[in-house]
Amino acid sequence: GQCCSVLVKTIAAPVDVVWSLVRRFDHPQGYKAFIRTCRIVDGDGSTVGSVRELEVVSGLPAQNSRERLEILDDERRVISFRILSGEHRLANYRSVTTVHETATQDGPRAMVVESYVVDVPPGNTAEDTCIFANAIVGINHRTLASRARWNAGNATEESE
Ligand SMILES: O=C(Cc1cc(C2CC2)c(-n2cc(CNC(=O)c3cnc4ccccc4n3)nn2)c(C2CC2)c1)NC1(C(=O)O)CCCCC1
Repeated sequence: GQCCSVLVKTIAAPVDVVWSLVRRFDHPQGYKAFIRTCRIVDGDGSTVGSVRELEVVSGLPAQNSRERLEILDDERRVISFRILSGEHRLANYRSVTTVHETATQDGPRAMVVESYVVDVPPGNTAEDTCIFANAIVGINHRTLASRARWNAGNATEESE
C-alpha cells in the first residue's frame, strides 16, 4: 500500500526568495538539513529528467538516494521529484511542492504546500511512514523559512 500527506508552511519572506531556494534541484542542501552531498548524474539539474545522487547524514551507513526531476515550472512555482532508488526504505516516493504569494498588511508572506506519496515499507504502518516523512519535511520547511528570511533580510541591507 501507499500513504500520502500534505504539509503547509507560511513564511515571512517574499515568494521569489522562497522559490529561489525551493527550485534548486541541483542544490537541495540549500534548505534540507539532512542532505550531506548532492551531485547531478544525468541532465543539467534544471531540465525535467535530470537525475541527482545524494547522500544523507543519517547515522546508518551512508544513506544514498537517486532522484529524478519531474516538474520545474518557474511561472507557476512548482517543483516535483521522484525517488528512483537508494539505500533506504522510501520506495516510489514522489513529492510536489508549490510556493504561493500571500501578501498581508504585515508585509511579504509566502506559503509553501508540499504533498507526497510513498509506498509503505514492509514491517511499518502507513501511519508510521507518514510520521517519519512528515517529521523530515517539517524540519525542511522550518530551515527553508529561516534561510529565506535571512536571504530577504540580507538582500535589503545590500540594496540600502
Ligand atoms: O529531506 C530528505 C533527505 C532524507 C532522505 C533520506 C532517504 C535517502 C532518501 C533519509 N533517510 C531515510 C533513511 C532510512 N529510513 C527509511 O527509509 C524509512 C522509511 N520508512 C519508514 C517508515 C517508518 C519508520 C521509519 C522509516 N524509515 N535514512 N535516511 C533521511 C533521513 C533523515 C535522515 C533524509 N528527504 C525528503 C526530501 O524532501 O528531500 C524528505 C523526507 C522523505 C524523502 C524526501
